[in-house]
Amino acid sequence: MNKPIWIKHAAQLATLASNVDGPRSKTAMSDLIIIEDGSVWIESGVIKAVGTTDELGNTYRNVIDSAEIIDASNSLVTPGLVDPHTHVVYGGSREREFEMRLQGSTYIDIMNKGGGIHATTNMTREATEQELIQQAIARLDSFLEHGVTTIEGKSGYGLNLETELKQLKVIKELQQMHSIDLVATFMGAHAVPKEFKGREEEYVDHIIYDMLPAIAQSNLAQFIDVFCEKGVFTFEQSKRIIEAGKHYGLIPKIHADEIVNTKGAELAAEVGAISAEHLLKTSNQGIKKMAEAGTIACLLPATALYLREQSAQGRKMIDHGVPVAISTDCNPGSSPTTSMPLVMNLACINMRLTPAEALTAATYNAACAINQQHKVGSLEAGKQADIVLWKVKNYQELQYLFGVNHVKAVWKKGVKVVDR
Ligand SMILES: N=CN[C@@H](CCC(=O)O)C(=O)O
Ligand SMILES: [Zn+2]
Repeated sequence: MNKPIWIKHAAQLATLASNVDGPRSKTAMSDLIIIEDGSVWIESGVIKAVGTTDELGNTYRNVIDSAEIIDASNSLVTPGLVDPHTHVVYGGSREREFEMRLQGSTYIDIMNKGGGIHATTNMTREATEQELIQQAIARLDSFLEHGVTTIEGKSGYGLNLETELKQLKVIKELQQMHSIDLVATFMGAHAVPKEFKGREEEYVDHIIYDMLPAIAQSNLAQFIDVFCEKGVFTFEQSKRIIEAGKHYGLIPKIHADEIVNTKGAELAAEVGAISAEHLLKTSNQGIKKMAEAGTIACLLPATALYLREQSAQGRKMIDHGVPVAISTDCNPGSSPTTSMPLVMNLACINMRLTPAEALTAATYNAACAINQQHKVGSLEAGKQADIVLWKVKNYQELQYLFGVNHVKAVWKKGVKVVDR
């Protein structure tokens, strides 16, 4: 059996401990439940106790000699970060489109001309499972280096049953091969594939009647997501797909109001989605509906930055009672980053979240957005020992010294997986 681990003398141990089951909203997002001179006792990959160094020193005094001791003096300790929205499994890359957008093309122009999601779909269809795994592992390694220990991953670059299943199978294999935990989302409704051009309703039927039963039977996905957007899937089409997904036991998420307001936030609230994503163009009414329904706003400030768009109204959403989570949106087109620390910085700078709110949005609320809050997202007895030791002395400094990777060490299920 592995030795117990005692992390002690943390300048700040941000526990994010919660006595509520669901996501945090309003002022609860600011309360990190910090322990100064904090410490954590870990056994067999699980957190056994959290408290001050004195308290745990006393509790475990008879077995301290058997433990590996980590001195976290002058450092911040937090839960492992959680990224609740990624498109991490894909073939190829699209750096030429980055250049094109800087020269004036828009994201939707490029997509309508066969680039964007369609280009990645071609490259993902052509790639073997092994190639997809190799490319995704490099991204997962980078996530881990940036303090991320759990992520969501979507299909959606197959747009036919065979390749959608291939992507989901790769996600399952990555879960077995890599220290990062992954949860999977079926997103066959990411775009209408070129072979269905002009026959959009037929593709919607194909998703509902052919793909969904097979996806459900494969047991490879927990969530369903739809790109509800002008020129992609309409409000009505998105609703049909989501309702069908719910029928098969998948939990809905919606890419909503990213480029144009199509009442995606209202739809997310109406269908009981666990989260709505992007929300750059969401109206006050959409915010109100999400607050009433308790829909988590999964905001992606790196995507807004990369597309040179105004960020979502994170500040307003929190003030109006919407629980907010944040994510990289890691994908080859609109946000090819794996840096959740950068996303936290941008959440502060461009959406006016406070440093504490940004940390809640990247840990506990992010875990809620993928229904993993019972296992991860906070430092509490009984949870997985997914822990980050940062080279900063408090949570404000983590957001203040921006654009830098402050990770010093990461433990996943009690095993040190990063040491910098
Ligand atoms: N907006 C839709 N889907 C992705 C982008 C996918 C791509 O461009 O390949 C997103 O969430 O940003
Ligand atoms: Zn996305």
